Amino acid sequence: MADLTEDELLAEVLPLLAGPRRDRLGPGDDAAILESAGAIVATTDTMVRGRDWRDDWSSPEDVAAKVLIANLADVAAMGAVPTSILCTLVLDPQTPVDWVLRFARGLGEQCRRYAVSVAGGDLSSAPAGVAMVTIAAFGELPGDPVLRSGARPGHVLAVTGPLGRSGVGLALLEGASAGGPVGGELPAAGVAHHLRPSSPLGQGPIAAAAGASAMLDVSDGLSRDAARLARASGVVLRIDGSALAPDLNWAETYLPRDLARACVLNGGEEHSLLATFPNAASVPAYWRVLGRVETVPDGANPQVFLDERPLAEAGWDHFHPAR
Ligand SMILES: Nc1ncnc2c1ncn2[C@@H]1O[C@H](COP(=O)(O)OP(=O)(O)O)[C@@H](O)[C@H]1O
Ligand SMILES: Cc1ncc(C[n+]2csc(CCOP(=O)(O)OP(=O)(O)O)c2C)c(N)n1
Ligand SMILES: [Mg+2]
Repeated sequence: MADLTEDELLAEVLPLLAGPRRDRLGPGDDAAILESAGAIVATTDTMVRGRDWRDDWSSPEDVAAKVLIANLADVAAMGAVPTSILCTLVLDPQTPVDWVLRFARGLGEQCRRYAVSVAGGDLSSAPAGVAMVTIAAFGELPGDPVLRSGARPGHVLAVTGPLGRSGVGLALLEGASAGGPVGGELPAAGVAHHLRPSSPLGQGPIAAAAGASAMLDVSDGLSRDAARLARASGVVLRIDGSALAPDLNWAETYLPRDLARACVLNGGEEHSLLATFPNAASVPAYWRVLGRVETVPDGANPQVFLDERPLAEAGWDHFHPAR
Protein backbone atom coordinates (compact mmCIF):
# COMPACT_ATOMS: atom_id res chain seq x y z
CA MET A 1 0.00 0.00 0.00
CA ALA A 2 3.00 2.26 0.58
CA ASP A 3 3.23 2.90 -3.19
CA LEU A 4 -0.23 4.47 -3.46
CA THR A 5 -1.72 7.67 -2.03
CA GLU A 6 -4.94 7.36 -0.06
CA ASP A 7 -6.89 8.88 -2.96
CA GLU A 8 -5.31 6.50 -5.47
CA LEU A 9 -6.21 3.52 -3.31
CA LEU A 10 -9.77 4.77 -2.87
CA ALA A 11 -10.11 5.23 -6.62
CA GLU A 12 -9.39 1.53 -7.00
CA VAL A 13 -11.49 0.40 -4.03
CA LEU A 14 -14.73 2.35 -4.53
CA PRO A 15 -15.80 0.82 -7.87
CA LEU A 16 -15.48 -2.63 -6.26
CA LEU A 17 -18.04 -1.65 -3.62
CA ALA A 18 -20.71 -0.30 -5.99
CA GLY A 19 -24.07 -2.00 -5.62
CA PRO A 20 -27.57 -1.86 -7.03
CA ARG A 21 -29.09 -0.12 -4.02
CA ARG A 22 -28.65 3.65 -4.13
CA ASP A 23 -28.33 5.85 -1.11
CA ARG A 24 -29.29 9.49 -1.43
CA LEU A 25 -25.53 10.13 -1.35
CA GLY A 26 -22.89 7.39 -1.36
CA PRO A 27 -19.10 7.51 -0.93
CA GLY A 28 -17.14 10.56 -2.08
CA ASP A 29 -18.33 13.47 0.06
CA ASP A 30 -17.75 14.26 3.73
CA ALA A 31 -20.56 11.97 4.77
CA ALA A 32 -23.20 9.79 3.16
CA ILE A 33 -26.91 10.58 3.16
CA LEU A 34 -29.26 7.67 3.77
CA GLU A 35 -33.01 7.61 3.26
CA SER A 36 -35.31 5.98 5.76
CA ALA A 37 -39.05 5.87 6.06
CA GLY A 38 -38.94 5.16 9.81
CA ALA A 39 -36.63 4.27 12.66
CA ILE A 40 -33.04 3.29 11.81
CA VAL A 41 -31.37 0.31 13.45
CA ALA A 42 -27.60 0.86 13.84
CA THR A 43 -24.79 -1.40 15.00
CA THR A 44 -21.03 -1.82 14.63
CA ASP A 45 -18.58 -4.69 14.91
CA THR A 46 -14.80 -4.87 14.51
CA MET A 47 -12.38 -7.64 13.60
CA VAL A 48 -8.68 -7.49 14.48
CA ARG A 49 -5.97 -9.59 12.85
CA GLY A 50 -4.63 -12.15 15.29
CA ARG A 51 -7.66 -11.83 17.57
CA ASP A 52 -10.55 -12.44 15.17
CA TRP A 53 -8.79 -13.86 12.15
CA ARG A 54 -5.41 -15.20 11.10
CA ASP A 55 -4.04 -14.57 7.63
CA ASP A 56 -2.92 -18.20 7.37
CA TRP A 57 -6.55 -19.30 7.91
CA SER A 58 -8.61 -16.55 6.29
CA SER A 59 -8.42 -14.99 2.84
CA PRO A 60 -9.22 -11.26 2.52
CA GLU A 61 -12.56 -12.30 0.98
CA ASP A 62 -13.27 -14.47 4.06
CA VAL A 63 -12.53 -11.56 6.40
CA ALA A 64 -14.88 -9.28 4.44
CA ALA A 65 -17.69 -11.84 4.42
CA LYS A 66 -17.29 -12.53 8.13
CA VAL A 67 -17.22 -8.97 9.44
CA LEU A 68 -20.22 -8.17 7.22
CA ILE A 69 -22.29 -11.09 8.56
CA ALA A 70 -21.38 -10.25 12.17
CA ASN A 71 -22.97 -6.84 11.58
CA LEU A 72 -25.95 -7.88 9.48
CA ALA A 73 -26.87 -10.59 12.01
CA ASP A 74 -27.10 -7.93 14.74
CA VAL A 75 -29.45 -5.90 12.52
CA ALA A 76 -31.57 -8.99 11.78
CA ALA A 77 -31.68 -9.86 15.48
CA MET A 78 -33.60 -6.61 16.10
CA GLY A 79 -36.19 -7.74 13.57
CA ALA A 80 -34.82 -5.35 10.96
CA VAL A 81 -33.74 -5.55 7.32
CA PRO A 82 -30.15 -4.39 6.69
CA THR A 83 -29.90 -1.59 4.15
CA SER A 84 -26.42 -0.05 4.20
CA ILE A 85 -23.03 -0.15 5.83
CA LEU A 86 -19.95 1.98 6.48
CA CYS A 87 -16.60 0.20 6.31
CA THR A 88 -13.39 1.30 8.01
CA LEU A 89 -9.97 -0.22 7.34
CA VAL A 90 -7.06 0.46 9.70
CA LEU A 91 -3.98 -1.12 8.15
CA ASP A 92 -0.22 -1.31 8.43
CA PRO A 93 1.05 0.58 5.32
CA GLN A 94 3.02 -2.56 4.40
CA THR A 95 -0.27 -4.41 3.78
CA PRO A 96 -0.23 -5.56 0.13
CA VAL A 97 -2.57 -3.54 -2.11
CA ASP A 98 -3.80 -6.90 -3.35
CA TRP A 99 -5.13 -7.71 0.16
CA VAL A 100 -7.13 -4.48 0.22
CA LEU A 101 -8.50 -4.97 -3.29
CA ARG A 102 -9.48 -8.57 -2.58
CA PHE A 103 -11.16 -7.46 0.68
CA ALA A 104 -13.06 -4.74 -1.20
CA ARG A 105 -14.04 -7.04 -4.06
CA GLY A 106 -15.26 -9.65 -1.56
CA LEU A 107 -17.17 -7.07 0.47
CA GLY A 108 -18.79 -5.66 -2.68
CA GLU A 109 -19.88 -9.14 -3.76
CA GLN A 110 -21.40 -9.96 -0.37
CA CYS A 111 -23.15 -6.59 -0.12
CA ARG A 112 -24.74 -7.12 -3.52
CA ARG A 113 -25.87 -10.56 -2.40
CA TYR A 114 -27.62 -9.11 0.64
CA ALA A 115 -28.85 -5.98 -1.20
CA VAL A 116 -26.91 -3.73 1.14
CA SER A 117 -25.14 -0.57 -0.02
CA VAL A 118 -21.69 0.57 1.03
CA ALA A 119 -22.46 4.18 1.92
CA GLY A 120 -18.90 5.10 2.89
CA GLY A 121 -16.11 4.39 5.32
CA ASP A 122 -12.63 5.42 6.35
CA LEU A 123 -9.03 4.44 5.72
CA SER A 124 -6.35 4.84 8.32
CA SER A 125 -2.87 3.50 8.98
CA ALA A 126 -1.66 1.41 11.87
CA PRO A 127 1.62 0.29 13.46
CA ALA A 128 3.51 -2.58 11.86
CA GLY A 129 1.54 -5.82 11.76
CA VAL A 130 -1.78 -4.29 12.80
CA ALA A 131 -4.91 -4.78 10.71
CA MET A 132 -8.43 -3.94 11.84
CA VAL A 133 -11.67 -3.89 9.89
CA THR A 134 -14.80 -2.24 11.24
CA ILE A 135 -18.25 -2.19 9.75
CA ALA A 136 -21.19 -0.15 10.94
CA ALA A 137 -24.49 -1.42 9.61
CA PHE A 138 -27.90 0.22 9.34
CA GLY A 139 -31.30 -1.30 8.81
CA GLU A 140 -34.98 -0.60 8.58
CA LEU A 141 -37.70 -2.01 10.81
CA PRO A 142 -40.71 -3.36 8.98
CA GLY A 143 -42.61 -3.54 12.29
CA ASP A 144 -41.85 -3.39 16.00
CA PRO A 145 -38.24 -4.07 17.11
CA VAL A 146 -37.47 -7.22 19.11
CA LEU A 147 -35.33 -6.43 22.16
CA ARG A 148 -33.52 -8.84 24.47
CA SER A 149 -35.78 -7.93 27.35
CA GLY A 150 -39.23 -9.20 26.37
CA ALA A 151 -39.10 -12.91 27.30
CA ARG A 152 -41.75 -13.86 29.89
CA PRO A 153 -42.44 -17.05 31.83
CA GLY A 154 -44.45 -19.42 29.68
CA HIS A 155 -42.82 -18.28 26.43
CA VAL A 156 -40.97 -20.75 24.20
CA LEU A 157 -37.23 -20.56 23.42
CA ALA A 158 -36.24 -21.35 19.82
CA VAL A 159 -33.31 -21.06 17.44
CA THR A 160 -33.01 -20.79 13.68
CA GLY A 161 -29.77 -22.05 12.21
CA PRO A 162 -27.32 -24.58 13.67
CA LEU A 163 -25.14 -24.24 16.78
CA GLY A 164 -21.46 -25.06 17.16
CA ARG A 165 -20.34 -25.04 13.53
CA SER A 166 -18.02 -22.05 13.86
CA GLY A 167 -16.64 -23.40 17.13
CA VAL A 168 -15.89 -26.73 15.48
CA GLY A 169 -14.09 -24.93 12.64
CA LEU A 170 -12.02 -22.89 15.08
CA ALA A 171 -11.13 -26.01 17.10
CA LEU A 172 -10.06 -27.83 13.93
CA LEU A 173 -7.94 -24.89 12.76
CA GLU A 174 -6.36 -24.41 16.18
CA GLY A 175 -5.73 -28.14 16.51
CA ALA A 176 -4.05 -28.26 13.12
CA SER A 177 -1.94 -25.16 13.89
CA ALA A 178 -0.82 -26.61 17.20
CA GLY A 179 0.11 -29.85 15.46
CA GLY A 180 -2.27 -31.54 17.89
CA PRO A 181 -4.41 -34.63 17.40
CA VAL A 182 -6.50 -32.82 14.79
CA GLY A 183 -3.89 -32.42 12.09
CA GLY A 184 -3.31 -33.06 8.42
CA GLU A 185 -5.95 -32.33 5.83
CA LEU A 186 -8.82 -30.38 7.44
CA PRO A 187 -12.39 -31.28 6.45
CA ALA A 188 -13.61 -28.33 4.38
CA ALA A 189 -17.19 -28.63 5.68
CA GLY A 190 -15.90 -28.56 9.26
CA VAL A 191 -14.06 -25.25 8.88
CA ALA A 192 -16.35 -23.55 6.34
CA HIS A 193 -18.70 -21.82 8.77
CA HIS A 194 -15.85 -20.49 10.87
CA LEU A 195 -14.18 -18.89 7.86
CA ARG A 196 -17.37 -17.62 6.20
CA PRO A 197 -20.33 -17.72 8.56
CA SER A 198 -23.82 -17.39 7.19
CA SER A 199 -26.80 -16.11 9.15
CA PRO A 200 -30.52 -16.63 8.56
CA LEU A 201 -30.97 -12.88 8.16
CA GLY A 202 -34.47 -13.05 6.67
CA GLN A 203 -35.69 -14.89 9.75
CA GLY A 204 -35.18 -11.80 11.94
CA PRO A 205 -38.12 -9.86 10.49
CA ILE A 206 -40.09 -13.11 10.15
CA ALA A 207 -39.66 -13.80 13.87
CA ALA A 208 -40.62 -10.21 14.67
CA ALA A 209 -43.78 -10.50 12.59
CA ALA A 210 -44.59 -13.79 14.33
CA GLY A 211 -44.54 -11.98 17.67
CA ALA A 212 -41.06 -12.89 18.98
CA SER A 213 -40.77 -11.45 22.49
CA ALA A 214 -36.94 -11.35 22.66
CA MET A 215 -34.15 -12.09 20.21
CA LEU A 216 -30.37 -11.94 19.69
CA ASP A 217 -27.82 -13.54 17.42
CA VAL A 218 -25.50 -16.19 18.82
CA SER A 219 -22.15 -14.42 18.44
CA ASP A 220 -20.43 -15.26 21.72
CA GLY A 221 -21.83 -18.76 22.30
CA LEU A 222 -25.23 -20.19 23.30
CA SER A 223 -24.43 -20.28 27.02
CA ARG A 224 -23.31 -16.63 27.12
CA ASP A 225 -25.88 -15.19 24.74
CA ALA A 226 -28.79 -17.10 26.31
CA ALA A 227 -27.63 -15.79 29.70
CA ARG A 228 -27.69 -12.23 28.31
CA LEU A 229 -31.26 -12.74 27.14
CA ALA A 230 -32.22 -14.26 30.50
CA ARG A 231 -30.72 -11.32 32.43
CA ALA A 232 -32.20 -8.67 30.14
CA SER A 233 -35.64 -10.26 30.52
CA GLY A 234 -35.31 -11.22 34.19
CA VAL A 235 -36.22 -14.86 33.56
CA VAL A 236 -34.89 -18.41 33.70
CA LEU A 237 -34.32 -20.13 30.34
CA ARG A 238 -34.48 -23.92 30.41
CA ILE A 239 -32.90 -25.64 27.41
CA ASP A 240 -33.94 -29.19 26.60
CA GLY A 241 -30.66 -31.06 26.01
CA SER A 242 -32.24 -33.42 23.50
CA ALA A 243 -33.05 -30.44 21.24
CA LEU A 244 -29.30 -30.00 20.74
CA ALA A 245 -28.83 -33.53 19.38
CA PRO A 246 -28.55 -32.53 15.69
CA ASP A 247 -25.77 -30.04 16.49
CA LEU A 248 -23.96 -32.50 18.78
CA ASN A 249 -24.16 -35.27 16.20
CA TRP A 250 -22.69 -33.01 13.54
CA ALA A 251 -19.92 -31.73 15.81
CA GLU A 252 -19.02 -35.26 16.91
CA THR A 253 -18.22 -36.23 13.34
CA TYR A 254 -15.22 -33.89 13.63
CA LEU A 255 -14.27 -33.73 17.30
CA PRO A 256 -14.19 -35.87 20.44
CA ARG A 257 -17.45 -35.76 22.38
CA ASP A 258 -16.45 -33.32 25.15
CA LEU A 259 -14.97 -30.80 22.74
CA ALA A 260 -17.95 -31.18 20.40
CA ARG A 261 -20.30 -30.45 23.31
CA ALA A 262 -18.27 -27.39 24.31
CA CYS A 263 -18.47 -26.08 20.73
CA VAL A 264 -22.26 -26.45 20.64
CA LEU A 265 -22.79 -24.87 24.07
CA ASN A 266 -20.10 -22.18 24.01
CA GLY A 267 -18.90 -21.71 20.42
CA GLY A 268 -19.12 -18.12 19.16
CA GLU A 269 -19.39 -16.52 15.71
CA GLU A 270 -22.31 -18.77 14.80
CA HIS A 271 -24.79 -15.98 13.98
CA SER A 272 -27.84 -18.19 14.24
CA LEU A 273 -30.80 -16.33 15.77
CA LEU A 274 -32.07 -17.20 19.26
CA ALA A 275 -35.51 -15.94 20.21
CA THR A 276 -38.48 -16.42 22.48
CA PHE A 277 -42.07 -16.63 21.29
CA PRO A 278 -45.31 -16.30 23.28
CA ASN A 279 -46.27 -19.94 22.65
CA ALA A 280 -45.42 -23.00 20.55
CA ALA A 281 -48.01 -22.11 17.91
CA SER A 282 -46.28 -18.79 17.15
CA VAL A 283 -42.84 -20.36 16.46
CA PRO A 284 -42.33 -19.88 12.69
CA ALA A 285 -41.23 -22.58 10.23
CA TYR A 286 -37.47 -23.16 10.16
CA TRP A 287 -37.22 -22.44 13.90
CA ARG A 288 -36.41 -25.27 16.30
CA VAL A 289 -37.83 -25.22 19.81
CA LEU A 290 -34.96 -25.43 22.33
CA GLY A 291 -36.80 -25.04 25.60
CA ARG A 292 -38.93 -22.70 27.63
CA VAL A 293 -38.95 -19.51 29.68
CA GLU A 294 -39.61 -19.84 33.42
CA THR A 295 -39.98 -17.60 36.46
CA VAL A 296 -36.87 -16.82 38.51
CA PRO A 297 -37.38 -18.56 41.87
CA ASP A 298 -37.42 -16.29 44.95
CA GLY A 299 -33.90 -15.36 45.98
CA ALA A 300 -32.36 -16.71 42.75
CA ASN A 301 -30.96 -14.87 39.72
CA PRO A 302 -31.91 -15.00 36.06
CA GLN A 303 -29.95 -17.83 34.47
CA VAL A 304 -29.92 -20.64 31.96
CA PHE A 305 -30.48 -24.32 32.73
CA LEU A 306 -29.58 -27.26 30.53
CA ASP A 307 -32.20 -29.81 31.56
CA GLU A 308 -31.97 -29.82 35.38
CA ARG A 309 -28.51 -28.24 35.75
CA PRO A 310 -27.35 -24.60 35.57
CA LEU A 311 -25.51 -24.00 32.29
CA ALA A 312 -22.13 -22.41 33.00
CA GLU A 313 -21.65 -19.19 31.04
CA ALA A 314 -18.53 -20.10 29.10
CA GLY A 315 -18.75 -18.38 25.73
CA TRP A 316 -16.36 -15.87 24.20
CA ASP A 317 -15.13 -12.81 26.09
CA HIS A 318 -12.67 -10.51 24.28
CA PHE A 319 -10.90 -9.53 27.45
CA HIS A 320 -10.73 -13.09 28.81
CA PRO A 321 -10.40 -15.16 25.62
CA ALA A 322 -9.17 -18.25 27.43
CA ARG A 323 -12.42 -18.65 29.41
N1 LIG B 1 -17.58 1.25 22.97
C1 LIG B 1 -18.91 1.21 23.10
N2 LIG B 1 -19.59 2.37 23.22
C2 LIG B 1 -20.94 2.34 23.33
N3 LIG B 1 -21.67 1.22 23.35
C3 LIG B 1 -21.04 0.05 23.25
C4 LIG B 1 -19.62 -0.02 23.12
N4 LIG B 1 -19.27 -1.33 23.03
C5 LIG B 1 -20.41 -2.04 23.09
N5 LIG B 1 -21.48 -1.22 23.22
C6 LIG B 1 -22.88 -1.60 23.30
O1 LIG B 1 -23.04 -2.67 24.22
C7 LIG B 1 -23.97 -3.64 23.74
C8 LIG B 1 -23.34 -5.03 23.70
O2 LIG B 1 -22.25 -5.02 22.75
P1 LIG B 1 -21.72 -6.35 22.11
O3 LIG B 1 -21.41 -7.34 23.16
O4 LIG B 1 -20.65 -6.00 21.12
O5 LIG B 1 -23.04 -6.81 21.34
P2 LIG B 1 -23.16 -7.92 20.21
O6 LIG B 1 -22.61 -9.19 20.82
O7 LIG B 1 -24.63 -7.99 19.90
O8 LIG B 1 -22.36 -7.39 19.06
C9 LIG B 1 -24.44 -3.15 22.38
O9 LIG B 1 -25.66 -2.50 22.53
C10 LIG B 1 -23.37 -2.17 21.97
O10 LIG B 1 -23.86 -1.12 21.14
C1 LIG C 1 -7.50 -16.10 15.55
C2 LIG C 1 -8.83 -16.28 16.22
N1 LIG C 1 -8.88 -16.63 17.52
C3 LIG C 1 -10.08 -16.75 18.13
C4 LIG C 1 -11.25 -16.55 17.44
C5 LIG C 1 -12.58 -16.74 18.14
N2 LIG C 1 -13.38 -15.53 18.33
C6 LIG C 1 -12.98 -14.29 18.07
S1 LIG C 1 -14.21 -13.13 18.35
C7 LIG C 1 -15.29 -14.32 18.88
C8 LIG C 1 -16.68 -13.99 19.35
C9 LIG C 1 -17.44 -12.95 18.61
O1 LIG C 1 -16.78 -11.71 18.53
P1 LIG C 1 -17.38 -10.33 19.03
O2 LIG C 1 -16.54 -9.22 18.51
O3 LIG C 1 -17.60 -10.39 20.52
O4 LIG C 1 -18.73 -10.30 18.29
P2 LIG C 1 -20.05 -9.64 18.85
O5 LIG C 1 -20.47 -10.48 20.01
O6 LIG C 1 -19.69 -8.23 19.24
O7 LIG C 1 -20.99 -9.73 17.69
C10 LIG C 1 -14.69 -15.58 18.80
C11 LIG C 1 -15.37 -16.85 19.16
C12 LIG C 1 -11.13 -16.20 16.09
N3 LIG C 1 -12.20 -15.96 15.32
N4 LIG C 1 -9.91 -16.08 15.50
MG1 LIG D 1 -20.25 -6.37 19.20
